[in-house]
Amino acid sequence: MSQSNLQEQSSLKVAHLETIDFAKLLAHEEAEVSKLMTACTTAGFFYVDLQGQSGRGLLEDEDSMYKTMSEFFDQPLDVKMKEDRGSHKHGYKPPGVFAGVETNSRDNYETLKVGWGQLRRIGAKSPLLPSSVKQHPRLFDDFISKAHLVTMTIMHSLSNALHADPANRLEQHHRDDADSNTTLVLLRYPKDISSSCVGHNQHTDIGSLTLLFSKQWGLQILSPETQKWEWVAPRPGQAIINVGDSLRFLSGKKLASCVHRVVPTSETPTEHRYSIAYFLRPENGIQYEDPEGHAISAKQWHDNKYKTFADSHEKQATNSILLGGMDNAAKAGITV
Ligand SMILES: O=C(O)CCC(=O)C(=O)O
Ligand SMILES: [Fe+2]
Repeated sequence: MSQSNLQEQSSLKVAHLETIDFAKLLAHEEAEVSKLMTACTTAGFFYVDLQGQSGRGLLEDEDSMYKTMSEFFDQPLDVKMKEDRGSHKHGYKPPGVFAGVETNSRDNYETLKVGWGQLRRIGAKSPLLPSSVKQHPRLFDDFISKAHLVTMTIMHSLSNALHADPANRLEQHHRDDADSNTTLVLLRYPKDISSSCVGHNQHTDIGSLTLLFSKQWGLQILSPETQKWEWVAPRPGQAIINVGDSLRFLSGKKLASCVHRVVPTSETPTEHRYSIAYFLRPENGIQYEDPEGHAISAKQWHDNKYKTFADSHEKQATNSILLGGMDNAAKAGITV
């Protein structure tokens, strides 16, 4: 990003987002559930405070995960490429595979992915899982189970708030024994290495809920109120949660997903940026209506969206896949 662009970015506002206390949700406190519902029907982006007894373990694991991530990402590219599984659910992806944040740029982040189903059913010995998982089986197992508990607790609270009938509770679309694309993704944005690879392009998330950790700046949301970019401040003891396309579609578009992106900051030339995303996604076989009103399975939406991530900006602008229809929702003033 050019110097003038960086300056323009630094004048943007910091987003005011709700903070939901995970311990209060676990205790089914009604006031907290209604705060959660407000957050999910407006911005679709909020903080979850994990400092209580039930969330603290995840914060400790977060710190261990950053160590494991730097061990892995510090290796030479040819070593990391041995972990490329040609899959969006498992293994390594180098920078540059997807469109970047600036027009005609490619992305500037590398990822290491761990599929939830694979880890749960087969365990660390699965040949699809990266070798880091085999080296730290306990850490990955603990992190994923705790992240799953946090996201499924939110799904439970949202089903209550939506007064879903028993067969249509959100948990029924996220059953443990069904196939899904739920994945843990470890991301590193390398210190600026090339001007053609910049940040993480604007998008909405594919799945149901994203639980996101980062201690560094860079994340921005497109405010549904002002249609301006705002910074999402990293906060100690808290993670970010956002509603993805699938949950929005499953809720009959009552819940809002939110367009977001990652831009370079003044730290980018000298610091790698690390983030950890747990993508809770629905069962592959469920059907919902996409932004154009067509029936589509969750698996097909996932696959179409990943293809779109790789497209040029010009091609991305020709359909509603990248922004999950939220650009139209924003234009029409609809946030719920
Ligand atoms: O790295 C981040 O902070 C956000 C990443 C993100 O939005 C994604 O991977 O979907
Ligand atoms: Fe995202």
